[in-house]
Amino acid sequence: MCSPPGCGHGNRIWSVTLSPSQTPDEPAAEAARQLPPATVSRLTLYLRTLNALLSEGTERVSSEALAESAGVGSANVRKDLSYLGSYGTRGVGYEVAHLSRKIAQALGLTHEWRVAIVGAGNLGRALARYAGFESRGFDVVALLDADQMLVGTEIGWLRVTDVADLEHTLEKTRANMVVLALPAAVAQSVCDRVVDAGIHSILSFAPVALSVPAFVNLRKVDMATELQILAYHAQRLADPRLDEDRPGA
Ligand SMILES: NC(=O)c1ccc[n+]([C@@H]2O[C@H](COP(=O)([O-])OP(=O)(O)OC[C@H]3O[C@@H](n4cnc5c(N)ncnc54)[C@H](O)[C@@H]3O)[C@@H](O)[C@H]2O)c1
Repeated sequence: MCSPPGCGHGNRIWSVTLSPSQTPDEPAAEAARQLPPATVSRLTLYLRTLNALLSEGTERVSSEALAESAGVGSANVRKDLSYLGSYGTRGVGYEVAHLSRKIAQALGLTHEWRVAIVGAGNLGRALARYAGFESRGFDVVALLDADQMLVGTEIGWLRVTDVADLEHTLEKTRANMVVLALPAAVAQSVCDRVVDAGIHSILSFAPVALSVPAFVNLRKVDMATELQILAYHAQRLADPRLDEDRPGA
């Protein structure tokens, strides 16, 4: 079982969404629904810093110190935090514990996130063994696969369950997030079952465009695309003449 604060990263999924079971009992939580995506990303950075400060016993932090540790401008910090209704005190800064709680709440991290990984191949197994999710508020509760050679085997502290029992497993483990670590060819059909089972937060590694209803938050991780973007920038750094050849450059 995981404890709340930590940070996670963050299309629509990382605009902050409260789970249906969560009561938006504070104005900050309601306001957080409207956060710009860039703010959501930066909040995760602030939270990481704040948690480090908390563990050191630091009680207050200035917007400048927060900005420096997160690698952003201090004006950004003040603007981002004002969305949460936090306006530090001039000369005193922000109270670390309070701000950490507010950000965790805005990011939905005070909610218990229970993650099921579908696909226990190379990627799914590596993710299931990764110990860093729990400290960031994500509890991996199930690992599923279709391969009967894998079903029943233990990976880390999880036993692989049969994807034929997907709906039952999701219900039994009270999973509320699903990671798809599946071949592209089966990803959509499994994704449909996950959605029909009531899961509204899905992270997909499958190299295929998935369609989901508007109320579902779907986030795709595509490392190959990221590498291609990196290669593009590396090429331009290595040869500035490429930019000179560009029309209008
Ligand atoms: N986005 C990224 O950065 C990134 C990086 C690596 C891999 N991938 C993608 O992630 C996916 C998994 O990669 P991998 O290396 O783990 O592949 P893999 O072949 O090792 O594992 C895939 C697993 O899915 C299982 N599977 C197949 N059909 C299934 C179904 N209907 N239900 C449940 N399980 C099923 C297989 O039995 C297998 O264990 C692939 O689509 C791959 O292209 C993405």
